[in-house]
Amino acid sequence: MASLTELRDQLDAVDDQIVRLFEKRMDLCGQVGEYKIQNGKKVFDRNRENQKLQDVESKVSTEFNKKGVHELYEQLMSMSRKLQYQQLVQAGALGRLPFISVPSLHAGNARIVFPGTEGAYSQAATVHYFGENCNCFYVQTFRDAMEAIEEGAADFAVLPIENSTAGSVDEMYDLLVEFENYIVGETIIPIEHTLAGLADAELSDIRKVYSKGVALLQASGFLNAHSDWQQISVANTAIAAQKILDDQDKSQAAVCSAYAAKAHGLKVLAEKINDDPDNCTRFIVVTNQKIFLEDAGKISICFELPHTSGSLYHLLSHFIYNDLNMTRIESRPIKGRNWEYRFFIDFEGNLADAAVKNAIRGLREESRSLRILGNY
Ligand SMILES: C=C(O[C@@H]1C=C(C(=O)O)C=C[C@H]1O)C(=O)O
Repeated sequence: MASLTELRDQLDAVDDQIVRLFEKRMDLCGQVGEYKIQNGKKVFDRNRENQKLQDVESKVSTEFNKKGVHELYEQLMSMSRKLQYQQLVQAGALGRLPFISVPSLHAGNARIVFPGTEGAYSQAATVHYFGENCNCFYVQTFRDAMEAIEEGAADFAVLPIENSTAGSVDEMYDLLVEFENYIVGETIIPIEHTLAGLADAELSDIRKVYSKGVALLQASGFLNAHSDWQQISVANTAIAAQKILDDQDKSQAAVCSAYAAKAHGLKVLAEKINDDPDNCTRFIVVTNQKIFLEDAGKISICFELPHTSGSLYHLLSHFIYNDLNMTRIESRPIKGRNWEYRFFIDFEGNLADAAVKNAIRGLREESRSLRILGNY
């Protein structure tokens, strides 16, 4: 039997040939890329790739090697596509960017909408982002706020997208797909809940607690210690505070901010009742124009994937190849198509960067229904 050194020498000789052939293959793919640019042909040719996979599989003997050569060729062809997307970007053959870059949001006279009512955390986020004197108003639901933007009743909406304890706000992801609105900013604010009741109520009077579902969850440690309290979910923490004031029933309390309690003349029965003292929520600023700030550094996109093994893995490779740092991935079921998902990805970059254009070009061709949700 040959020694390890001898075997490795033979491997080195085979690898030399593979590497040389790899370079030759990439060079040919580059020439195909030039041809495609000249003739306006798409980079990704799914039929040709499927034929190629069948062909190479038919040329090896064992099942193990069939799988291996399949995977190898998937990678090789994905690399050659990336080379061609790069060529397209370099040749300026990408078409016009559908987003316009702006130096500022011109928010001075803007009308800003937030969901909830006076004292909602969304209002705190609005003031945090646009300043104390901004011209803002509220509507009841997230959908109402998205509609106000789409119809032009407001210029910007401030909406919660993610909480550090409760995770994603699923409804917002679905609304971002449904509406033609775009994210242009984000802001994070601390979320500190209190238990608030009528001015003459005591903790011992409380029987029913109202709040938004996630706020009840965030204060579950405190609330569950009072197992006789009924927990009731309403649209918003500030709406819960409003209800306590309206009902004038001293056995009722709301989980809401100290600001909302004050705004509705309620008494704080317990402070800082959230389980996590660092509880905070990320809010997005949404508008109906396809704009992005010149210095924007984060991009949100979503796309659907064919229901085949490895499809997400292949799409994510566009981030790796273009040296783009992915910061978040989320998936939501696609309505009416059981067990199929839409993926939401946040990554660092600006729509004007070549690497970003490159990645988006590849993602657009290889996924379904790619949408750029915003650069902010
Ligand atoms: C090289 C080409 O571009 C792409 C890459 C392929 C490959 O690497 O073999 C095949 C089809 C295309 O998706 C081509 O069209 O031939």
